[in-house]
Amino acid sequence: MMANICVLDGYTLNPGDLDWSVLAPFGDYEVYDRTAAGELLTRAAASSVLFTNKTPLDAATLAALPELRYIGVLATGTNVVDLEAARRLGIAVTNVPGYGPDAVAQMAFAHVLHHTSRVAAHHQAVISGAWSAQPDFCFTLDTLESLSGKTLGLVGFGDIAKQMARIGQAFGMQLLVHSRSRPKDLPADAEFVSLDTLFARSDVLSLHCPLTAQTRHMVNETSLGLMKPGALIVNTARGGLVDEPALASALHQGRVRAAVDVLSSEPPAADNPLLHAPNISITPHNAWATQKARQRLLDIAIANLAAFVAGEKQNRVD
Ligand SMILES: NC(=O)C1=CN([C@@H]2O[C@H](COP(=O)(O)OP(=O)(O)OC[C@H]3O[C@@H](n4cnc5c(N)ncnc54)[C@H](O)[C@@H]3O)[C@@H](O)[C@H]2O)C=CC1
Ligand SMILES: O=C(O)C(=O)CO
Repeated sequence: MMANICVLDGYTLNPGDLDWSVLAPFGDYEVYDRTAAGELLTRAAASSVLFTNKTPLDAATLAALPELRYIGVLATGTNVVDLEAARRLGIAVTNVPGYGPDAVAQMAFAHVLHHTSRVAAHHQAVISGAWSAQPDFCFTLDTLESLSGKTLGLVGFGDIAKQMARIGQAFGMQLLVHSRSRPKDLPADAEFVSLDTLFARSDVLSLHCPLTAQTRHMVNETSLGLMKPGALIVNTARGGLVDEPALASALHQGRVRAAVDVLSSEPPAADNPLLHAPNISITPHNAWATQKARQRLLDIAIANLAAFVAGEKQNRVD
């Protein structure tokens, strides 16, 4: 099959250290670093194969692209595509699961340690002269916290949550899990609980489920009200899982702490309330972006397309 292939927003996957020519065996291809809404229909008009990472493909856009047969989402999360509309229009959609759960869980724990071990804050104090001015051989800015014995609550129990569980257990944390249904492979010493119980009992609550109509704003005024004082909410999943004004208000009141790699709109508006809240650490949606994980993502995306061309189904989400 000679496909006319268009990559709408290739830059974040491949800022220059991967090779797009792996698309060549499938047909003519064009790779755009990014595509604005107003440019999309012109660029994709003749394409039968589209790749998107975070460029939205809603029902109206899909209906306006009659040549389109296949959408490859260059990510695990598929919330940028209207899957129902794709199904209706007979457009195949694939995602890329499991390309970098180690990278995402590593970043989630980097955030956890940022709050509990305070490396950056102490480094800053030391280079500002605070250690040299001390009477003792050591000092701490405020209480340091052991992860051992704390409770790690996981929402979802897919690839990333499983890696979180392994790391959490290595730190000596107790595990609570809430997912759509009880996972068959729950570790023997993990407890499967309701969402309310997870919010109420977790010291560190980490979100690892997709953004759907059911999960949108699962962190809200009510669920935040269930949390222990000082509990840490970690979100490396999707910004839309969190009611951001409600979380900002809880942060300003000193009720909880937060660590996020994702926001409801990316890049965020300058007045996003979480950008100006205390007790939060924020990274710019780059938990996935180690070189190794990006290479695996591209490899799996190409294997997905090869399967489609061969008439097989691999990682189909439509
Ligand atoms: N920040 C980043 O760089 C990255 C973010 N992500 C996000 O993380 C999410 C999770 O990734 P993976 O673990 O690889 O996905 P996965 O598909 O392996 O696991 C998702 C889990 O969520 C559960 N789930 C689905 N609906 C639920 C609901 N309503 N309530 C509770 N649990 C529910 C599923 O049963 C499954 O256990 C992705 O959907 C994506 O949005 C993924 C990769 C990188
Ligand atoms: O894989 C994902 O879902 C990501 O968010 C990275 O783009």
